[in-house]
Amino acid sequence: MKYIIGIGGVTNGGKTTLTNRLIKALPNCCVVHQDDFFKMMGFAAVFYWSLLFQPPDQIAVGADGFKQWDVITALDMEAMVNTIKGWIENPIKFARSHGIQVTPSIEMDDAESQVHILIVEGFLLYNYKPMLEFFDKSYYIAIPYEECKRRRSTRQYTVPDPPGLFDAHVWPMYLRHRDAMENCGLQIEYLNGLKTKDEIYNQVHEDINNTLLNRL
Ligand SMILES: Nc1ncnc2c1ncn2[C@@H]1O[C@H](COP(=O)(O)OP(=O)(O)O)[C@@H](O)[C@H]1O
Ligand SMILES: O=C(O)c1ccc[n+]([C@@H]2O[C@H](COP(=O)([O-])O)[C@@H](O)[C@H]2O)c1
Repeated sequence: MKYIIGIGGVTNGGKTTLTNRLIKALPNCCVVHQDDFFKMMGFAAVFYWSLLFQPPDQIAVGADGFKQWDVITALDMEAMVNTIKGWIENPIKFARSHGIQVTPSIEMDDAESQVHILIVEGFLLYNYKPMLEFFDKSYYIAIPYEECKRRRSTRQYTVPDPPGLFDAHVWPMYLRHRDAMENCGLQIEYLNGLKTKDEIYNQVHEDINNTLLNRL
């Protein structure tokens, strides 16, 4: 059985934190991070360039003067969808090529008779129609403006935030995408990102376990 879990939510809501704990606890669990699909230049260019400067990107500059990172066109969503399709085609091969341990008994068995889990994690998961059909379960972590701004101010991205980016671009785009997402037709389970890391993890882990038990 294949099971795909979306962990969406606001920037710095705790998506990666939750995902990293789930990967360790769930069997045969792979992950796709949306952040890996920002439109950057080719690998070699990035490597040589980043020795001296910030990595080059292909992100458009908006009328507000800021690079528009928090829009769906900043991401290579086609490549992201193809990565998910690659996992669906052959989760064992995908796991091996991403350095995920698959237990020996599972390697010998038919993939369909085993549980294989894919977590797809990102801040714009439910705003790209071709991806919606993949999710068996869709979580969304939210935190209020003040807490989000506080956490973001300490975060180091490969490209650091210029002053003012959060209020001019990041938060307004979050509100816009969240509105659009609410009409996307998916049944989304909202998680309160102000709860402790343990509380959020326990809630989601128990929920996934119950669902998987019901499906087997
Ligand atoms: N439940 C939580 N309570 C307090 N801080 C948290 C919580 N979850 C994550 N954090 C912190 O918030 C920051 C962003 O977390 P991260 O998981 O990277 O967010 P995201 O992947 O959603 O951007 C990190 O410093 C992390 O330790
Ligand atoms: O990962 C990067 O290279 C990167 C470069 C520039 C900006 N980002 C920010 O990454 C944010 C989404 O990632 P996250 O983990 O905070 O949900 C989004 O708000 C972007 O503004 C990310």
